[in-house]
Formats: sequence, structure tokens, C-alpha cells
Amino acid sequence: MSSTPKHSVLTTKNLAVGYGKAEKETVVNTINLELKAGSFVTMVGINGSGKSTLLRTLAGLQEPLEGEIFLEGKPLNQLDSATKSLKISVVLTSQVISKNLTVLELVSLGRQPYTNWLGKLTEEDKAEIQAALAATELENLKHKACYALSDGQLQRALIARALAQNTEVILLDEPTTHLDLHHKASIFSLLKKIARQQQKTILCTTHDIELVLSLCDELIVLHNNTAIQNTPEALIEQGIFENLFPGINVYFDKTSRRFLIR
Ligand SMILES: Nc1ncnc2c1ncn2[C@@H]1O[C@H](COP(=O)(O)OP(=O)(O)OP(=O)(O)O)[C@@H](O)[C@H]1O
Repeated sequence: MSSTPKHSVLTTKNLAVGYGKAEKETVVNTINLELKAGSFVTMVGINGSGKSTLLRTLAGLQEPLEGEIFLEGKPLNQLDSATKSLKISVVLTSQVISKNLTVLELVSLGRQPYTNWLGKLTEEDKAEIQAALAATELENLKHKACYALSDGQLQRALIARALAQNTEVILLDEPTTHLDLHHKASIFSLLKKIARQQQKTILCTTHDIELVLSLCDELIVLHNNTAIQNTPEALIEQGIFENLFPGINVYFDKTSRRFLIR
């Protein structure tokens, strides 16, 4: 088990993300990121700063407006969707899943990129599914229907599906929305453990800045249409959080590493 992040897995060069074709609506520009194997990175920023837009673009679900994304040195747009699904898994909160599926069935869907057209699971597929259930502590719930899960359990099941997909990169959009503090912390700890133990590159968007400051390896802060990537300590030192929220109501207290209200 290694704890030092190693080689670069996902990088961007002067990436601009946003919407529109004839008339471009750029949300974030000049994005230069470097995500490494074994690291747990979170993306933060106020509502509408572009977290989901950037995450979807990194996942290849949305075209960049400018610039490039590289996966292990290869341009992402040169990979076909089958290859991409072996390399990147995505957990979206808005993802429509049939809640009638059991946890086991949901997690098994993670093996789709590997199974033949009949969808028959091999022994290797079954072992990966079992490992994903074990890593997310869902073995006891595997026969339960997804509609009968709590929000926290459902998030863990979605993470398990991504784990079963066994990709180098896992991208998650706000996996802790609706969870209480205890379950938020347990999801973030789980993601960090997976990054470390399985040398995955994990990026998730969140509004829980205070929590991830003490848990993640690096943050990507979206602010004023730019993206800044660094360690929590360096970002705090640079005073990045001080002006994150508009107006003067909310400010960041460096000593307690907390946001306070004036
Ligand atoms: N399909 C779309 N077409 C055009 N503009 C969009 C579309 N989706 C989002 N936007 C705009 O892009 C900007 C960034 O939105 P995005 O959802 O990426 O922000 P976010 O940081 O994830 O926000 P939140 O914290 O509220 O989830 C917003 O101004 C939003 O209105």
C-alpha cells in the first residue's frame, strides 16, 4: 500500500469549459490541471461557478470549448467511448438509476464495459463486484432494493458501481449532498482510502469545503472563471478562501480553518 501520489493520470492544457456553439458562453477558462494516481482531489466553488460543467467535460460527456484534456498523455477526444469507459467512471447525483434494482444488480452494471453482449458475468467480474461491495461495506445490503436504501447507502452503492468498473479515474459530482455530517465524512474518508489503497485518481465536487480541507490531498478552487489547484495548506496560505464568497457576510478564518459569518 503506497501513500505517495505518483504519475500524472488526467491533465488539462488551457482548457475552457462552458456552453454554446455559435456564441460561446465560457464558464471557466485557462484550466491547467494535473491529477495524479493515488490522490483524492476535491473541486469547490460557489453555486454556478462551473464545478459540474468542468467535471462533465473531464468525463468526456461534454465537449471542451477550447484547449485539451489528456488521459495518461493521450488526448481524451481520441479515445472511443468503449475505451473511455474502461478508464473513467462517473458518479452523477442526477444519474437516473432504476431503484428497483438490488444493490448487487446496480454494482454489477459497473462490469458492463467488460462483459460480452449477453452481459454474462465471468468469475473475474464476480470477484470485482464482491471486492467493490466489500470496500464500500455493502455486503450485508447487497440483496436490498435501491429504493429501500438511505441516501448515504445509495451513494455508497453508486461508488461501488464505479469501483466495479475498475477504472483509473473516478469522477463524482456532489456525492455527499443530503448526507449528515457523519455520513459526509465517511464518504470522503472512503474515497481517500480507495485512492490510496487502489492507487485511483479520484476527483469529486463538493460544497463541504471545511470538511475536505482536512481530508483531501488537493483542491481545485473555481473562482471568477478560473481554476486554481493546490494543497489545502498552500491554498489557505495564499488566502484563496478569503474572497471565495461574494459580499462581506461569510469570511474564512485561517486559524480555525472555518468559514464564519460576520
Ligand atoms: N445546459 C446548460 N446550458 C447553458 N448553461 C448552463 C447549462 N448548465 C449549466 N449552465 C450554466 O453554467 C454555469 C455553471 O453551472 P454548473 O452547474 O457547472 O455550476 P456548479 O458550480 O456545479 O453549481 P452548483 O454548485 O449550483 O451545483 C451556470 O451559470 C449555469 O447556469
